[in-house]
Amino acid sequence: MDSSRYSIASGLSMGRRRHNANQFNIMVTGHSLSGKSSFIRTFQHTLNIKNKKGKQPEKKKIENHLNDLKIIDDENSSIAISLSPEMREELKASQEIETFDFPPRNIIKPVASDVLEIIEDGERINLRLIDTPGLPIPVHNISKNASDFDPKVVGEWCTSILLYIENQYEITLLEESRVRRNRRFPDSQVHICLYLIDATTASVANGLTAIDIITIQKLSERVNLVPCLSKADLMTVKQLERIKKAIRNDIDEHNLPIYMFDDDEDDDQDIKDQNAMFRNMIPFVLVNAEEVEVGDRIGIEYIEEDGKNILGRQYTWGTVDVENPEHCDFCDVKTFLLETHINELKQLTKDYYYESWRTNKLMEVKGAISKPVVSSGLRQSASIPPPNGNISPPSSNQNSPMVVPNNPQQQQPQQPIQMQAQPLTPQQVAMMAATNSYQPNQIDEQVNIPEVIKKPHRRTASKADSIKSFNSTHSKPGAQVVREE
Ligand SMILES: Nc1nc2c(ncn2[C@@H]2O[C@H](COP(=O)(O)OP(=O)(O)OP(=O)(O)O)[C@@H](O)[C@H]2O)c(=O)[nH]1
Repeated sequence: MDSSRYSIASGLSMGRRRHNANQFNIMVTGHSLSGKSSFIRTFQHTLNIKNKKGKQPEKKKIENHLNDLKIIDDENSSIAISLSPEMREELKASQEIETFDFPPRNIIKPVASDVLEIIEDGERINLRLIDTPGLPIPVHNISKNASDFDPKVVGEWCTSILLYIENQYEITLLEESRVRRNRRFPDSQVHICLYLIDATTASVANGLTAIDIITIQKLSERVNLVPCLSKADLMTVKQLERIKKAIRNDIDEHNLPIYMFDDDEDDDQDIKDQNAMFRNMIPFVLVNAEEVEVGDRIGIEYIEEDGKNILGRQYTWGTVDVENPEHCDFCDVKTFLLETHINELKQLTKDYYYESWRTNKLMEVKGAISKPVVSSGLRQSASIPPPNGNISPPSSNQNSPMVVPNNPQQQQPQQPIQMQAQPLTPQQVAMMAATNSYQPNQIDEQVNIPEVIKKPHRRTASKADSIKSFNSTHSKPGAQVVREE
């Protein structure tokens, strides 16, 4: 690739975050028909791929690891319903847990791509790009008022994405609980989720729709999430500026805990500048390359212009060049994903999102032990809306949307198992830790919180402040097109 096409960010100092990048998993999700698959194909075209055909994901061979383990495995994703030997021992094969019905089966599974072996800037990365089904946003209800969207559809969609993410944590937990761990066990956790918002939809809604607010809130509890504005070529510069500002206001107003490119205390000025630049670009503006159908496959065709091959989209009045930083933020997204922030994203996933999930999970199990309740069998994960559940409309400054059942009469069986101590949400634990107000003794009588969560977490401590510090000035005017004279 022409070196001049690298984004500004790639030229900055980035020594701190460049070690041990090996397996990296990117999920692309968001609005239906927002260009998720096109983004993945465009992205792949800009990579230096070593295994052109893609390496097939390893078939899981863990069915017989524990007697109480059920695996639903298909070629794209693995779902582990597991109890570690320790949990199992403590539970003494409790009947309630035998009937543990997680996850629900009637959900769509995200489509995981092959593992790509790539070399980016001298680093070898095993990259998995995970495509997902689109979030159906009804065209007649593109608004901020969440009164009449179909909560069942949104609930199921959210559930399916969260299940994929949490299943990867289950798989990690299972591996960690083995007596002899496989040091080469592939890391399947989702390290980053790009949430694509269709620019036209955002323009009509003047920012995020009610559905976006709910789904971003839910997904951000479990994964680093970065919002992106897709199909930006359909907008004028002024429209883009207006939409970006509106989305940033919505993120601020609803306190959406997205990934904010926070600084470390020991970051040098270059890295702080770079973080500030990325922060000011949120939501990232994307345009994908135009695609052609070749037989039963979809491919990307380069546009020839001035003797150069361009990945882009051609119009009667000019060409949008995907890799031109003046046209869209594609190169900057690629830079932070594969160069500058790869290790930080992996670290946060492991130290914060996985640990928070694991803590909740252990507290659920401990709670079940300390006060077993004979339920009707359905046991719902605290963070996942029921598959046929309803989701309450978002309101300003609420931390998390409430999940309420469709039919109040069904409320009783849908309730999570009662516990002596209500499990804290990851946000609560992290915020308490950050403000040193966390008192392990409050709940440790019943539950042992893993050590890592007790420590103050720098990211969550500054997250809310960072969102508040959004300013409306952007470093770039957004996507512009090249007008041919
Ligand atoms: N104008 C424009 N159209 C795009 C862009 N990216 C994709 N498209 C078109 O949008 C349509 C949907 O693209 P997909 O990549 O299939 O979208 P998707 O989000 O994967 O779709 P679902 O998975 O069905 O939700 C196709 O006709 C693409 O050619 C873009 O950047 N600009």
